[in-house]
Amino acid sequence: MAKPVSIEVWNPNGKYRVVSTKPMPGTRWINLLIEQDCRVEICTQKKTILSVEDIIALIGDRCDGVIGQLTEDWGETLFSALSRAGGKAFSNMAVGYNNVDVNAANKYGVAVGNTPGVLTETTAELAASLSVAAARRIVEADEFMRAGRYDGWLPHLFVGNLLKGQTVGVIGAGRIGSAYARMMVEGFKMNLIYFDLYQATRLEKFVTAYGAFLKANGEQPVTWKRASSMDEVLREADVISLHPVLDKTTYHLINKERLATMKKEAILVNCSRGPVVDEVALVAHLKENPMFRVGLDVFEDEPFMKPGLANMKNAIVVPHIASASKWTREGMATLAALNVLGKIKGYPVWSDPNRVEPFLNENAPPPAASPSIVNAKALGLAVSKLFPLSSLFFFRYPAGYAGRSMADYLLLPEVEDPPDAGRKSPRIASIDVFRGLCVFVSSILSPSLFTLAAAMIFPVVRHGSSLSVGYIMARISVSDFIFAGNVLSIVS
Ligand SMILES: NC(=O)c1ccc[n+]([C@@H]2O[C@H](COP(=O)([O-])OP(=O)(O)OC[C@H]3O[C@@H](n4cnc5c(N)ncnc54)[C@H](O)[C@@H]3O)[C@@H](O)[C@H]2O)c1
Ligand SMILES: O=C(O)[C@H](O)CO
Repeated sequence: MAKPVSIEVWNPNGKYRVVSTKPMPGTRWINLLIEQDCRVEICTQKKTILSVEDIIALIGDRCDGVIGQLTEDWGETLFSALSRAGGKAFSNMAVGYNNVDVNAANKYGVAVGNTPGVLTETTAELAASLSVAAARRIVEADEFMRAGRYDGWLPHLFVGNLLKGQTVGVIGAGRIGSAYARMMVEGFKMNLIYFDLYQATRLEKFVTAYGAFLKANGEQPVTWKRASSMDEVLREADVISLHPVLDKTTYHLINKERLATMKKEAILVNCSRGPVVDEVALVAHLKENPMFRVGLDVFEDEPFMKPGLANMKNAIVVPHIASASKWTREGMATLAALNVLGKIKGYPVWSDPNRVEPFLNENAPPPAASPSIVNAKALGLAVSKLFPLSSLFFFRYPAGYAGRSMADYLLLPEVEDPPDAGRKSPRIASIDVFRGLCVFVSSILSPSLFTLAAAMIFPVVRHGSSLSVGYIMARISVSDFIFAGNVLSIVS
């Protein structure tokens, strides 16, 4: 019999019992659950990593859903315990879910949620920080200063690497890898080489456009290359950042042999998962190559480091804090709670886990959907087919060349647009009337007539009445095919 664990209870008379294995940042997630008749129980045990037994005790005899952490081992034992207690929903408060046995969850019909998108920029920022800190030896210099060893400026004191003009290598150019690449390319004018199983088209377009912008301003343009193998990235890049998921294919992706192919003065950053790097081999490599540097946020045997790593001057180590910004952590808590709530309430699964902004708007109720359920397909869960109206306002398109969608005109900042696609002089060279017509037709067929009205009216409002309907249609981007896709999926 597992020993009891200490808990804090909110809304004791709530109909649905939701357990969180940790206190999580913010209160919005608690309020959202309470408003929907949930009794929320938060484990307050003073123990960083809960054991399987602790969690079984938390689940108890009746539990509708659990919000868990990446430090916990969610396998057969916990999913069967949750299922016995009547629970059908679990969410990690993390985007990575390598701690979850999804097959076991499938076996017990438990939906598994994760929290993509909300930590993309925050995590990329830490990877960028580690890259710069390693290149400019910031941590070593800080220690030197605090030790009272600074006795005057010297030509050779803490000389590091200039990033400008060097090559940044990204392995795993998904959400975070692409955001990191953009930061390094735009911020430090580095050239990009990346390896991913899929083409990062949007990223490529970004670098192309930025290169053109630099060239037009008389500067050396940046370039990009999609490598055909990971080894090509390792051989060519000066700074390499790892951003793949952790699975069988990425375990010990960086090993002794691969380290040996990297430049002697290269920088390696890991903000993905510890086991992506063979840490024993890494320590040996750091010892043999004092000019090789690493920035690590994650470790193979977290929370422990392999022997010798802590003593290496050429390693910067931080305790898995890449997603640790207030906005992100509160957003992760919200998404995790809404994943669980959505399943309990029988809501569909959100159609695009890369576009979770509508769930994070504190001034509006979240859509009635689970933001991201990784085994939705395996469980045959319904996916929200129609864009709820609110999503239109948040929906961003990879536009910038063929034009922008009305959603861009309405609310969205120019965060991810190619730098040469300013609002005042949009490039509409690649006008595609057929695509525009698709949107037109889908808008008419769609119950959301608002789409059409907004597409017609708002650009005019923003840009003056001289715009013709044809011009507006042309400016609606290729991604608006999604609308047509929606209509087709409804009809079929
Ligand atoms: N350190 C942290 O605090 C922190 C924070 C957020 C995410 N993460 C980790 O980062 C990972 C990536 O997050 P994301 O949101 O960018 O996910 P993502 O799914 O958008 O990106 C992962 C990318 O890795 C690629 N990939 C998969 N296998 C590969 C392989 N064998 N070789 C090369 N590329 C491969 C995928 O194609 C995908 O593009 C998460 O799974 C998580 O483990 C860590
Ligand atoms: O996978 C994740 O979300 C991170 O590791 C949390 O910081």
